[in-house]
Amino acid sequence: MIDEAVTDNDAWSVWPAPAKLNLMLRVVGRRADGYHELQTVFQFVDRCDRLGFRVRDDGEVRRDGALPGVDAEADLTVRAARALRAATDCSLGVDIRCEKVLPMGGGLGGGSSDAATTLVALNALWGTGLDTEALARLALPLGADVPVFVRGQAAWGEGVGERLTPVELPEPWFLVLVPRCSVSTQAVFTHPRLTRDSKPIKLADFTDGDVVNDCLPVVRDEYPAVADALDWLSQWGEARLTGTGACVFAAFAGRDQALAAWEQRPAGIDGFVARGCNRSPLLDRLADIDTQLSSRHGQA
Ligand SMILES: C[C@](O)(CO)[C@H](O)COP(=O)(O)OP(=O)(O)OC[C@H]1O[C@@H](n2ccc(N)nc2=O)[C@H](O)[C@@H]1O
Ligand SMILES: Nc1ncnc2c1ncn2[C@@H]1O[C@H](COP(=O)(O)OP(=O)(O)OP(=O)(O)O)[C@@H](O)[C@H]1O
Repeated sequence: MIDEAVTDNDAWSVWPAPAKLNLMLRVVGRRADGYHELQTVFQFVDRCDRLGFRVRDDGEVRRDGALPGVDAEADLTVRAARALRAATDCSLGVDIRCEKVLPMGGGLGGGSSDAATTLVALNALWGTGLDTEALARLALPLGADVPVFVRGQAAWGEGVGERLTPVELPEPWFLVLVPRCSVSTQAVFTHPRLTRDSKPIKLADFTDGDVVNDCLPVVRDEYPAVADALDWLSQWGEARLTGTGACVFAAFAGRDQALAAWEQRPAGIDGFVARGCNRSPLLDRLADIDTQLSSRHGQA
């Protein structure tokens, strides 16, 4: 968490970086480079990190404030800004603030979303003019989950998550529990007992109710806090793991029902209630900025 709150003003432009949920996840193969071929369904929720950007004239890319456990040079926002600068020969720089709301290592894709928001926001603020395809190409080397956040549409994902087909899904309310443990994505994908040869399914199988997450058995065995959260949540409906965890979630017909369940939580568990969104809040912010920029150009 940074010291100063991120607020929109003349100098700082503030953008959302939403979480994602994997509504199902099958591991259907392993590539020669060790990465795993997946089938997954991504949907966003309206719970977001908040990023602030202040354009600099001197070409420097700087993180403003600290992010515990993440050096500035390793920060995905800084790496994303540098990747965009290099790809476009842009001479501008930026100060970046991140107000962290999403837990790190929780399977909500917060770091990936921060990277995607940085690419999309700076492409607008720097005026580098890349289209979505070009931004998604820049996104993938930053992380397997970054392209879906750049595209900003709920999607059926294949490959390592880069082959994306937009989908329209119901948008329920979710209760998301955040067990107090961090799960390493790499540790799950290298676990000897991980199922790596699931039979591929079709989107229709998912909509008919096939919502298996192949990482679940391994994560349940290795992380008792995740198992406890799943067991408690199961009383309200189908309790699922997002990505490789640690977060788990269940869908509710309305906000009130999700909040009622949340109020009965056992002591010592974190979590939140959020709405599922097929369109990322990032795209709404981009539309606002595009309107502002075109009205400024219209006035000039
Ligand atoms: C599990 C998911 O969250 C599902 O959306 C993603 O596939 C993970 O995406 P991510 O966190 O952006 O993952 P990356 O940062 O690219 O990879 C972290 C590590 O997980 C392993 N990894 C990741 C994705 C994948 N399809 N196969 C893998 O084997 C690799 O060892 C990699 O070193
Ligand atoms: N801006 C950032 N925010 C969060 N994590 C970052 C950031 N930059 C780098 N990282 C690193 O990325 C790791 C993964 O963070 P992230 O929040 O995306 O995990 P996750 O929710 O488990 O994601 P996934 O579902 O993609 O596995 C963190 O543990 C951290 O070391």
